[in-house]
Amino acid sequence: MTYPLPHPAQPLKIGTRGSPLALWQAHEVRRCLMAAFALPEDAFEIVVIKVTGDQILDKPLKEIGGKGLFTREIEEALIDGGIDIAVHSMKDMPTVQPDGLILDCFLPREDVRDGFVSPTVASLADLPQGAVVGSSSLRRRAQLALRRPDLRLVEFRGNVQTRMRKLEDGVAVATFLAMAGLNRLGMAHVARGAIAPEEMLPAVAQGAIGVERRAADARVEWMLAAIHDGPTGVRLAAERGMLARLDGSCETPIAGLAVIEGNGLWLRGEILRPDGSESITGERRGGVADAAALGRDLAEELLGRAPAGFFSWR
Ligand SMILES: NCc1[nH]cc(CCC(=O)O)c1CC(=O)O
Repeated sequence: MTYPLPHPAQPLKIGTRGSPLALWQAHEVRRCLMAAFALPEDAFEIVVIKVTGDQILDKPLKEIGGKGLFTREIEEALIDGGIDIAVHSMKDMPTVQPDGLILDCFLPREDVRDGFVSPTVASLADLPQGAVVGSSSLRRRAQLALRRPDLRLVEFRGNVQTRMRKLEDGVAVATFLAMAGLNRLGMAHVARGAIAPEEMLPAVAQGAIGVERRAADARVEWMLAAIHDGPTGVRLAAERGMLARLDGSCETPIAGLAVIEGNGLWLRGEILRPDGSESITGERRGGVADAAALGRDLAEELLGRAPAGFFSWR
């Protein structure tokens, strides 16, 4: 089955947030579709949508609350037909989509690791006793507090430029940013180095771009199938299968990473108390065909090993 392709008079509308990274990702999806279907740039229109999470910058995310802080308005536009596809950082996506929407197209995954960013300190291990570190990520804060209880953590929000300025102003001596975002923006040099997953297990789906569509739009389904990366899909199925069973949200300190080894899948997971006083880790190996089940299975194990009261968010 083939369908009429978009053209300049009737462009395919690509919805995105307005941050530099989000815009880069939307342009990347356009580049992939242009290449797959030999289409000109103006067969696509990039539509920037304002989202709640980007408009409130003075509060920690967990205080603004609610799932889908960075996605709600974009998904509404997709349902209403104001846009035809929506581009997301998969790390920020809930495991369940609204009725009528499907999220099953992923571009090849970037570097999954966190980057260590500091104007003065060479690496995580070189942070002096009691150093002030900035992060607004509950996961990174909990992982740091666990390994380095001496460090002082301060909230750090905003885009890369804002965070770099805060470091220069001495608000903190170091912070963490996903290598994926830095690489995409050509800013890898601001990181002193990437942190091995053994030292800081990344967020579920870190480094992956997803494209969401209307379930009823068969033409878009057909077009997105041409740019979907299978291995990334399998890895995310395992990680997000775990996340779904853990009832995770962006308020939850959960880490997870699946890698493909030969024709198998290796999944690692970690759940933490938000104050970093305890962490439970586990791993599973299995076939790529049962990726989501592997994730759910690991989640069951972690849940079973968590003492009463571990889940402060429940
Ligand atoms: N929560 C914000 C967010 N969502 C995705 C990325 C980075 C890019 C990615 O992981 O794909 C970031 C910023 C960061 O953690 O440094």
